[in-house]
Amino acid sequence: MEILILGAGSLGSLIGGLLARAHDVTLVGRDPHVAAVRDAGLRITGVETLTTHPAATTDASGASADLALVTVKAYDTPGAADALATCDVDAVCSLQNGMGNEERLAAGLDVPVLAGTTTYGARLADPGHVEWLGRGRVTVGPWRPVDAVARSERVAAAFRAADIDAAATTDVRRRLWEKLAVNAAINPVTALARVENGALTPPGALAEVATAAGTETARVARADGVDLSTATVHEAVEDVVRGTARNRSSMHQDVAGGRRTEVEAINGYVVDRAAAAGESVPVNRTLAALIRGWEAGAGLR
Ligand SMILES: NC(=O)C1=CN([C@@H]2O[C@H](COP(=O)(O)OP(=O)(O)OC[C@H]3O[C@@H](n4cnc5c(N)ncnc54)[C@H](O)[C@@H]3O)[C@@H](O)[C@H]2O)C=CC1
Ligand SMILES: CC(C)(CO)C(=O)C(=O)O
Repeated sequence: MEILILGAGSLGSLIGGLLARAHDVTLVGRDPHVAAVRDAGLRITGVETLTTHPAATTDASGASADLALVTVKAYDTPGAADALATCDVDAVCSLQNGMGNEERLAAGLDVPVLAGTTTYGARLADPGHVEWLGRGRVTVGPWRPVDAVARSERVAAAFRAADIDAAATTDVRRRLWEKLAVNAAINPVTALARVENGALTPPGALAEVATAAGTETARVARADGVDLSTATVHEAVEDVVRGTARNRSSMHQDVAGGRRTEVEAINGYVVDRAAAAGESVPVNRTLAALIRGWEAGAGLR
């Protein structure tokens, strides 16, 4: 299969580098990382140590592929959609966190759109070198009924052919909302408190704030027509807090690094959907305001 990775940063480089074991992969990213990969290949360390040799470019225009995986930060999805509009791809699949990415891709492209979640962990350590922080799973499904379940099966099979644990699902929206609830609960609380994920282990005030944000998100999901129980969200948050206890969430890493966060696609999305549904989400509203205030103070918005 010919696969384009649109956004070869941390996650895209890891997934693309692993997929290159079984497929024709082209990383689309930025220099100096792209130049380093072109020069010496992509070095993967951590869970496994290997070097693979995907193609790499800073310009996707005119590229053709069976599948494009979108792995840019949520705020860069419009630019990624514009770049993909110049390409000839048979399907697009987002592996991003946050919500709204699939809508933006579907609005800008006339190809089937798949949605994916992943619990793989990655960090771009140096140009040409990505750290594989944690083995996980990829779940993919059709974003709209027209996007065809069979295609999701083919994409999941392509991941498995490269020894990536992957499965197709028909309820990807519920899975996206469940991941959103986990991110809405963990990311802003750990970023603002500057703590590792494990600091949200109950009992404690931080755990209570995270739980409240997750509870609100589950309620908004149900108002959006998604069958997501509060108990399921609480269990998912506790599982992730336990399983990634020593990790810093991506939002914590962004704040610590002085970088823009994905708050608009996470807590901001919950606030927006709540307003549309007439639901009150004071904890998500407060967390979003605090992160936005930090971004504004840092000159990032
Ligand atoms: N890093 C991780 O372990 C995980 C990340 N995610 C999600 O995956 C997404 C990506 O996250 P990361 O890889 O950590 O971010 P990142 O910032 O490391 O990588 C994104 C890359 O895309 C590039 N980019 C942006 N627009 C582009 C364009 N138009 N053309 C080419 N390159 C472009 C950026 O320069 C950057 O290098 C986010 O939504 C994140 O929440 C989800 C699970 C795990
Ligand atoms: C699941 C979690 C919270 C793990 O850190 C994550 O996805 C992130 O950091 O964005």
